[in-house]
Amino acid sequence: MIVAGREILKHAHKHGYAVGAFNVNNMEQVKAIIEAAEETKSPVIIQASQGGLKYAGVEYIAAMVKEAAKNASVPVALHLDHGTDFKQIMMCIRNGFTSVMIDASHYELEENIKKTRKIVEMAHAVGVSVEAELGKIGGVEDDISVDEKDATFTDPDDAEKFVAETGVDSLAIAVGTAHGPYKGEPKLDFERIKVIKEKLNMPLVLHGSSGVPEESIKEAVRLGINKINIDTDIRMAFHRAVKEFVKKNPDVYDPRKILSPAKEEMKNVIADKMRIFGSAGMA
Ligand SMILES: O=C(COP(=O)(O)O)N(O)CCCOP(=O)(O)O
Ligand SMILES: [Zn+2]
Repeated sequence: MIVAGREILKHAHKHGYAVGAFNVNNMEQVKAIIEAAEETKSPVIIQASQGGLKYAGVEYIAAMVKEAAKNASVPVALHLDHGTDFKQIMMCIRNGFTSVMIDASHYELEENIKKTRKIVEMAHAVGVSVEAELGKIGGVEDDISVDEKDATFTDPDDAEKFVAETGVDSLAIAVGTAHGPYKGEPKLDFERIKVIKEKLNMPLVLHGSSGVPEESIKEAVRLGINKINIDTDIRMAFHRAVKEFVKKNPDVYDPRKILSPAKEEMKNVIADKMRIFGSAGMA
């Protein structure tokens, strides 16, 4: 069943585990996520970035995810990832998204607070949860690009002020991860996660989590991360499976035959993440 994002994240915060937030752009990704969640009995957040909505259309993404959630035996939230455009955020809420991110992290603190507070007031009025970001998460993906040197870690005191003045339901923090594939091994600032969690005592979000070593993910969850964003690892699973299938079956042109193994490969990757995050069995 489809639920508000805060319902899923409050449970994760209370019980000390993390929920995977997986990006979708097409039907196969939606199916892979729901099947993995059912298989591992895990709550799950299905999310689309503005780039994903541009590609598929907000109505298509909402319809696919709501249909999948309607028949699922686990709680599912539908989330806008990295919302920066007011109209886009409103269109998502109008289409039944149960959670939205307002990413105003490129602005100075006061401007970020102002923009975030406006979305919180409107989203909360209709029961939709809000995630915001403080500090700059590095890396490059379609719609996001923050040069590594501009990536700035979240300041715990700023975070306390930010949450008190905005009322957000969850906060994405910059602690050493970056979007997209890593060149070297990412080093997370665990002490910073610990201090922010102690100060805020609320659900915290880790972006740029693909490619982070399992032990680092588990330590981040132990210290208080409750939502973990994964996109690149699913893209790579899709790419691996399609490449292998087409190599072995160069003359097969039926999308059903080409995409089925890709859906399976994505499902297996996602189910493994759910076990590592500790959400397996929590639904
Ligand atoms: O944190 C993540 C994913 O991180 P990852 O790259 O480590 O999977 N995200 O918010 C996904 C961002 C996807 O944006 P776009 O569709 O514009 O490329
Ligand atoms: Zn992100």
